[in-house]
Amino acid sequence: VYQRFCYFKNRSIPCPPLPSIFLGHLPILWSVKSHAEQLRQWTQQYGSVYGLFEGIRPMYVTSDVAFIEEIFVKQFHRFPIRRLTLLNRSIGHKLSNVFSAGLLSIWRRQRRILTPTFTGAKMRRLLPTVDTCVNLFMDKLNTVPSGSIFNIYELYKRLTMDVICRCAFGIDTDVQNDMENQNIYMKKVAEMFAKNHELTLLPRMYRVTSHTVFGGICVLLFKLKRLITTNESKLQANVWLLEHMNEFVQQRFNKTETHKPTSDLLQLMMNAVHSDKDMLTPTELLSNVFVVLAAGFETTSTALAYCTYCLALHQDIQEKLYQELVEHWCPDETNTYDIISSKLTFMDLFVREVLRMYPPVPQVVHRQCTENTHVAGHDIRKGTLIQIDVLSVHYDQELWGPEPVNEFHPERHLQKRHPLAFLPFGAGPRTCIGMRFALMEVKLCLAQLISTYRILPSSFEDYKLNITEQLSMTPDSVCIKVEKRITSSSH
Ligand code: HEM
Repeated sequence: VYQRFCYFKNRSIPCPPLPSIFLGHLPILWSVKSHAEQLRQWTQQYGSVYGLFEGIRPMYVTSDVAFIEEIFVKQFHRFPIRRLTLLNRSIGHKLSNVFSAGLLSIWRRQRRILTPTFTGAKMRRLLPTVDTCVNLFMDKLNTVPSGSIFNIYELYKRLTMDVICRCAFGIDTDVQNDMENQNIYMKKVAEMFAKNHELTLLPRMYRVTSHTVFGGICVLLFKLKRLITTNESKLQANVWLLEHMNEFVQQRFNKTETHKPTSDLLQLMMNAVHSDKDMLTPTELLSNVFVVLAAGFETTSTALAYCTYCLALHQDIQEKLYQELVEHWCPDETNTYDIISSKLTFMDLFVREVLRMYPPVPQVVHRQCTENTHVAGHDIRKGTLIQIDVLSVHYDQELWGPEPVNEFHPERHLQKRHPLAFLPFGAGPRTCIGMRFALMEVKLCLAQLISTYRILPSSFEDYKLNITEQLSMTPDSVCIKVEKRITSSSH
């Protein structure tokens, strides 16, 4: 154990003082309000490459773009996986999905099969469905009395849930009208994000001991607990969802034999399953359906929430976006996808700047080493974790200057930057597969919102967000006022 704790010392890499011999630095990371902010603070103290311990397992934390490029791109084959959680290890490789796949061969096959589902052409086909949901969202907004303060983040959560349910599974959950959260899927997904199950006792024990025999014991205990939990409502939300998705996928398989196939992500995935000679097994398909639901919900609603906060805070930028929409936006046209992806250039800069300042899921950007190697002069052992300190990269003055990095300045994205300087969707071959989909949804919603309303802050003094981090970095609320714009067509 002592030798283990000398890992960074032997390599002359700085390391914050250890609070616990058994848990390593985890007690600090588990107790802080924001994991990402803590890493950033340590970076300011210890530099762009430093070490932490998860239990006795060494974890590099880096914000050095050359180091990141080496791991995420150039030596990807030696760092192809993320850390396996207790749930993922317990359900095993058979149920792994493109997000959790812990074997390079499984991930590569799944990613190859799923990639065609997310091309520009497929997004174009899904756009009308997203549009239907955005129109419902606009109807909801229309019922808010002019000038009253309300939390728009709540409406965004319903919108993104609606979008993901319709686009992924073709089901209308009526979730945008369900203000009491009666919808069971909404309830379970909200529960999944409200409580980070990875922070409950057994997953914590597993994280500390994952690469020792005790890790295996945690897996056994988890399976045992699952077996003796007969009460459905007591099931962890993610386990519940996974089991219920199964029924849903099964129904669709049966339906496809008798009905004309629908155009949604599930169908696109099912087509991919049928057409590929390597195939996704039905359980893998199920697991990927689940991951699309989980990955597409909170990330996108949070991105929209941060965008709205920035709109309220920067009235001049909002006006510029509005002028761009006056020039290019015509929501009734059939080429909406082309307008969104190529005409709304300032909107693109705006969204990028929001995601630079507020990356929704920085913790996810990490890799595990699967083969001893050298990276930028450091020798890295198999099993070691590499966590990217995304906030330090995004707020690095050298990478993002000359304008001060704490200022909101969309035009900074006009300048060519280091390819690894912008990481809200991760980097390299294992970058976010749903990026195109998320950006389409965010931009479509913002275009409708800004062209109809002026967004105002709840108060012009001290208008700040309270951000905390469980699985993602989320604001408690985004309180705004809206004022209908007077346009020639509204007279
Ligand atoms: C603004 C919204 C979103 C953000 C900020 C975001 C961010 C991320 C990040 C940081 C990663 C890890 C990448 C890496 O490790 O290099 C990731 C992976 C992933 N995301 Fe997203 N995401 C968003 C929306 C979506 C949506 C809408 C979907 C699905 C429809 C999705 C599906 C996935 C999947 C499947 C992976 C795993 C990819 C792999 O391991 O091959 N994401 N996302």
